[in-house]
Amino acid sequence: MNLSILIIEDEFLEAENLSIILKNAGHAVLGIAKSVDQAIGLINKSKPDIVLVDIVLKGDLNGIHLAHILNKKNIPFIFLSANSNATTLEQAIETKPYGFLVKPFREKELLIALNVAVYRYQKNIELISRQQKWLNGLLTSVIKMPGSKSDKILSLIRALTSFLPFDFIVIDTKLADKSDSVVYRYQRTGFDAYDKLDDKKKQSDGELNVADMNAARKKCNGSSNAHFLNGQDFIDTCALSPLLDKIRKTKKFTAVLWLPLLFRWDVDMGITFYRCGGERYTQDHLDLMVSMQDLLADVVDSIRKTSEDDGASEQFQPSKAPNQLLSPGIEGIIGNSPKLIEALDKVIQVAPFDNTVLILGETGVGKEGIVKAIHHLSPRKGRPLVKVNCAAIPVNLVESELFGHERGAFTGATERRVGRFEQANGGTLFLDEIGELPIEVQSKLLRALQEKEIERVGGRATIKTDVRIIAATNRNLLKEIAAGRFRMDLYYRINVFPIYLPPLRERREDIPALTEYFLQYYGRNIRAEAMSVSAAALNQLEDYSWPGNIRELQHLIERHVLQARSSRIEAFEMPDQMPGNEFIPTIEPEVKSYIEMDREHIISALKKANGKVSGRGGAAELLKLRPTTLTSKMKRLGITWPIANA
Ligand SMILES: Nc1ncnc2c1ncn2[C@@H]1O[C@H](COP(=O)(O)OP(=O)(O)OP(=O)(O)O)[C@@H](O)[C@H]1O
Repeated sequence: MNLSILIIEDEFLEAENLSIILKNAGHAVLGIAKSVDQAIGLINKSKPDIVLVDIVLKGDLNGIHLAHILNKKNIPFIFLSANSNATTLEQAIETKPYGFLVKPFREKELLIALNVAVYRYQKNIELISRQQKWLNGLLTSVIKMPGSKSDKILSLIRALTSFLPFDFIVIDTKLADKSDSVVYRYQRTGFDAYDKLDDKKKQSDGELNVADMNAARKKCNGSSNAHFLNGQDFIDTCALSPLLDKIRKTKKFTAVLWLPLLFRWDVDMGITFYRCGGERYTQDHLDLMVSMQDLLADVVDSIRKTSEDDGASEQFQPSKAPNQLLSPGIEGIIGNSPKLIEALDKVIQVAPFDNTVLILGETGVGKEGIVKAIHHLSPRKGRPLVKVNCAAIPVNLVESELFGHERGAFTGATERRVGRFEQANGGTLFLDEIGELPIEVQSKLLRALQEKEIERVGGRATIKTDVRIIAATNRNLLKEIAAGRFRMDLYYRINVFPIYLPPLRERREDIPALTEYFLQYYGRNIRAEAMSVSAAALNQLEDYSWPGNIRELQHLIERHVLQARSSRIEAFEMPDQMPGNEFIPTIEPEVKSYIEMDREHIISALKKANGKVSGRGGAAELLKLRPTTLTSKMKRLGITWPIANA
């Protein structure tokens, strides 16, 4: 694919070098800008397919400022950086770059990063457009649905929840200070549970009442344009008004997204979304909501016109067993912690579409349950869900397991065998423990994902496949890449939509509900009686670190139900606390691993050059770097002689 690329780099030689590499690879270089101002000028002349941005630039504005502008213009970018300052890197990651290269990088790495960034960008655009269509359908059905005001509001809130994270939502059916202005406020209290805040009641969490909330909201939403504020920006804006500041602190709000709605010029309406921690609002969230502005205005107007339902419940709460989730397909996933809810929201967002999903998390956190939920909530639910445990298949058989083999393909292949890809045709293929897949098979898997076709081992014919891939791993794949055990291009192909499931020790709020669930389950199945636990026993469970996560909790309860002398467990026999099998999620701190990779790359060049930095055959020559650049880089990365010679 030939791309039009813009380079933002203030080091002349580095920029020229990049330009030559890109042109040699068949890409068009639209220009080289040394500053953010120059970059904006060039972007306004012609829109590039992708921008390579150095983070540190001469002048007041740096690459991170430019990244925010590129996000608004919907132009993908890759950061190039030699700067390992933690704060800068954190800010850079928050702009959601499509790639990150730490200088010096190899030509091949640059070209792969470009390829992957464009692929991810296209997939993102596809997902957003599918989500728009889907949301459009949901909102249209809210307008058409019969029922009360509360039913309509619940349906609207449910539809929005799947696409935009929020902990608190305010729907204004009239913004102007008119007497019949009606405002609906709901606090999200669970995956599918919302509490309505009553206009007449004082709030239980302080002296804040609805009038306070209204006054503050008007200040916060001052602008008539849709916008969002996260983190420090949100704190700074709230600090301008003592009331706003108090509300932010009392309600623990961390971000806001405001969407004004205009309807036939005479009614001003709006929706405000608030977050209390968790994921931040992004330009993608705002773009999606803005694209729905007109339709949302129709929905809110239809709510305004629907008659009030007297005595309607103030809570939208699933009526099943406590903490049992209502959504079909998600049943059986127990818990109400914000971190689990965030993961489940992602499931709902991605399930209906064919996107590849990567599920990350320690062993026993419930990754397989998430895979099943995605499959059952997708249009492929009537088709097979085929699981391959990449860690459990002997290395020499993985290829034939995945792609099948022809008769006589190898010793022992006495029959033709259909592989998992073909078995999953029309359905979902779950590649569990993908981090364990032998590197030789990874390139074949990559091809199968890219071309959507496979070849059986020993066969010549290519076979078209139609499978949705969901992969899971409890390994840190970036570490695997750094160690040369996992292909970077495959990682980016599967890491299009990551879902991170946090370990149980980070969502201890879920322990009572999980305990109750397993007690009921094993009580019924093993002893045919209802089981319970004492408060002290529950405390034991809440205090433990759970290195084996939910699986470990499940097994512990099963064992105690089996051994219990009565229907009440007074105390658990707990395992000794062991250091956890710490899993570093591979979604956010990618940069650190790039730095690690970079470090290893330099060390391996130094080893190859027998520790020689400059001159013929030296590491600088191998890395195509100036010796002075290499030495300063080594200093920054903390590479010293003994390590280099190790
Ligand atoms: N939220 C939950 N509610 C109820 N049961 C759960 C939940 N999460 C996990 N479990 C149970 O815990 C056990 C382990 O879950 P699962 O096999 O999905 O974990 P995993 O992350 O895929 O582990 P591994 O990486 O070892 O394959 C299963 O029996 C599953 O039913």
